Amino acid sequence: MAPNPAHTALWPAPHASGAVDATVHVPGSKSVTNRALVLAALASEPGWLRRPLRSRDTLLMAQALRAMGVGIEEGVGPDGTGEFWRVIPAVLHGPATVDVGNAGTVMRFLPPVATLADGPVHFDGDPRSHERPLHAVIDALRALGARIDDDGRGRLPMTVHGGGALDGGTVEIDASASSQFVSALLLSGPRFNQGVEVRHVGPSLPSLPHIRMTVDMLRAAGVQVVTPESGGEPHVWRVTPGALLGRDLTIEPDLSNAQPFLAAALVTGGRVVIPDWPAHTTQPGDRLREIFTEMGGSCELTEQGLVFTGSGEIHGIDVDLSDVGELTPGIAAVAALADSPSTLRGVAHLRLHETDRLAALTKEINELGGDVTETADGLRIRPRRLHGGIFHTYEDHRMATAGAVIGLAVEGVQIENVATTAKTMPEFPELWTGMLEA
Ligand SMILES: O=C(O)C1=C[C@@H](OP(=O)(O)O)[C@@H](O)[C@H](O)C1
Ligand SMILES: C=C(OP(=O)(O)O)C(=O)O
Repeated sequence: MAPNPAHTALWPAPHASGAVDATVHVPGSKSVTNRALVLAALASEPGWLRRPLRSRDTLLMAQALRAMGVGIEEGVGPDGTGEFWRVIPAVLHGPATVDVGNAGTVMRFLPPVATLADGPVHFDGDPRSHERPLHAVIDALRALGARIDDDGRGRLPMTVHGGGALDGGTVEIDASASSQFVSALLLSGPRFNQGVEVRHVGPSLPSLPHIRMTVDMLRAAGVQVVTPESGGEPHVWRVTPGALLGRDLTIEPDLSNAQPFLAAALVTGGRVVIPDWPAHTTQPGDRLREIFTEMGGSCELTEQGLVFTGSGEIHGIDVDLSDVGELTPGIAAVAALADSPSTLRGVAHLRLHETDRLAALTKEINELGGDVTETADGLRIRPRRLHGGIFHTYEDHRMATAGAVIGLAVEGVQIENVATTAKTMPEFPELWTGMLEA
């Protein structure tokens, strides 16, 4: 097959001629938008998502829910309230086909929803989706009463033969490969006849803030959830069966997608303001305030938003990123430009993300002259003088934004397939050049 020309196109990453000074309006959170869509689709009354993220991952989620019968109307609200989606729940049905693309949230969150549909729901996606683990969700759903045909490896493609309802109950899973396995079962749990109790039995559990996000959003929809933090047993989450309320929810900006812009302030010794940064959030990107401060910046939450200022110095860091793994590519990019070495730990599961991110970051930074080594659970980065060259992105949006950060400081970096940022931030190239021209 001929390569897709968009995938081999090269984008000259802009080099910063001085300190950036810009306000960047970051689009809505992928993780919040896709949870909100699922919860609204399962609710007993219509709901609203305001300022939803419109990107490949969220449009695939909306398209899949529509295929199972859910109504999703799009519109623009009055003055300044931005776009909205009105979600009208329906009795879910097959036959339906779900294209998951390479969206972990779609491939993990929707099979439990499909068990509630009446009829077969077929799941498939990008070649990489065939490699990303799904076995824990498939095995759990089978244990809870579902009928699923897969290829025997516990991966896509597969068909969920929805029976219109699922027994539910207690299930043990190993979620060490992805927190999304837990979130997936909890999100549909209130609609299972007996609810669900998920008992994680694996050696580690990444991305805990994302599980808290799931729990918070379930509670906001009126669902009772017992968690390890709220009097439950360690590593056990219990969701009581019951109706979900329709909500009117304004989606927060995606703080993980704010990362490259904050990094730009750090790398150029400039200043970037991100409006609407939430004062309280479960988004892992909020940890950037602390991590990028340790790496040399400073920040303040003001009425204008988060004001992040670089000092002109960039320091290395030794940090456990297991809670916030999706921040790793952007932190690695900054670390490669720092004045001292860094060790990024706790992120072995990144080998199962959009691409093997540990291998990809090591190879691409080293090809620009860097000195990165993979460890069992992360990266060791010793800064060196970098030079220009092609930064390959492996259809990973966060590789593309990480390459752009390096390009600010290193002349002649070309990003392959910058369009891959459409997974979560289609407007990235325009926002990036806009930031530099401000
Ligand atoms: O639930 C979510 O919205 C996510 C959970 C995390 O997945 P893993 O636990 O697989 O890292 C994160 O990396 C991903 O970007 C989004
Ligand atoms: C890991 C990520 O995505 P996904 O939701 O596809 O797992 C990510 O966005 O960094």
